Amino acid sequence: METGSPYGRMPAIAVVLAVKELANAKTRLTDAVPDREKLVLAMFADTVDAVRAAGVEHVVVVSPDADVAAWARHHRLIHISDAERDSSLNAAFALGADAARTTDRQLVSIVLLQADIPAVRPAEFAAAIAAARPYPRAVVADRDGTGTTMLVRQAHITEDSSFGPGSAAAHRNAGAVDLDPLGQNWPGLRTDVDTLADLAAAAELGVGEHTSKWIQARRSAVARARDAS
Ligand SMILES: Nc1nc2c(ncn2[C@@H]2O[C@H](COP(=O)(O)OP(=O)(O)OP(=O)(O)O)[C@@H](O)[C@H]2O)c(=O)[nH]1
Ligand SMILES: C=C(OP(=O)(O)O)C(=O)O
Repeated sequence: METGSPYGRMPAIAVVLAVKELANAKTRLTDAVPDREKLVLAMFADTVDAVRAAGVEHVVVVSPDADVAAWARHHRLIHISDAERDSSLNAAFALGADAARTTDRQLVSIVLLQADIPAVRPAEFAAAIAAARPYPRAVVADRDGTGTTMLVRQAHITEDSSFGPGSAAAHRNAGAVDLDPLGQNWPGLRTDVDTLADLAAAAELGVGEHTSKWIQARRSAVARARDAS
């Protein structure tokens, strides 16, 4: 059957991503790069593109931001706003997971995925999903091993996630199996971008087309910022 993805379809999976109001996002990059908001949107777009290229049908985006919402609607994603709430990343993920359960009662797994992993490859994502399949909860840590880029849980699990500082250990303590404890696999999936060094690491791996265009257009400004840091 033609599925449009070499990885087949992932009908029983929903992926939830959360993005802050763009004006408040990636504040650690404020002095380091121009057009930070466009970078956040580009990294989000590349992350979504990889997930969809891996065959995921249900993508839920939780964001209070109008530009993120417009992008999500244009690409036929499910969009939920957490604008009027006392929000946090974990609350946003809980909201998105609820929406995913409502959308498809047959869901097997819900994937909470960071929206700032522009070097993730569809093949890495698909391999991590396959590796997670035997477990009720599974985690992929970020490249320094302390944070989480992906938490996969069986769809009926509704407990709060523990994203934030030290989240990889917190998710392991909550029963998630670490899918890559030595950090040997899936470098793109593990490289979330919060700093200029992260952006350089992602660029080295090869980022998706949106982030690549952003970098091309601002190459000299980014290089100057790197030299100054
Ligand atoms: N929808 C939503 N997304 C959030 C919220 N808090 C954080 N996020 C998103 O979750 C991811 C990680 O967030 P943080 O590490 O707290 O912040 P950041 O914007 O990445 O970076 P800094 O401002 O430099 O801390 C980013 O994709 C954020 O946009 C929230 O309250 N609501
Ligand atoms: C929220 C997290 O990461 P960061 O702050 O690096 O985006 C996390 O790793 O749980």
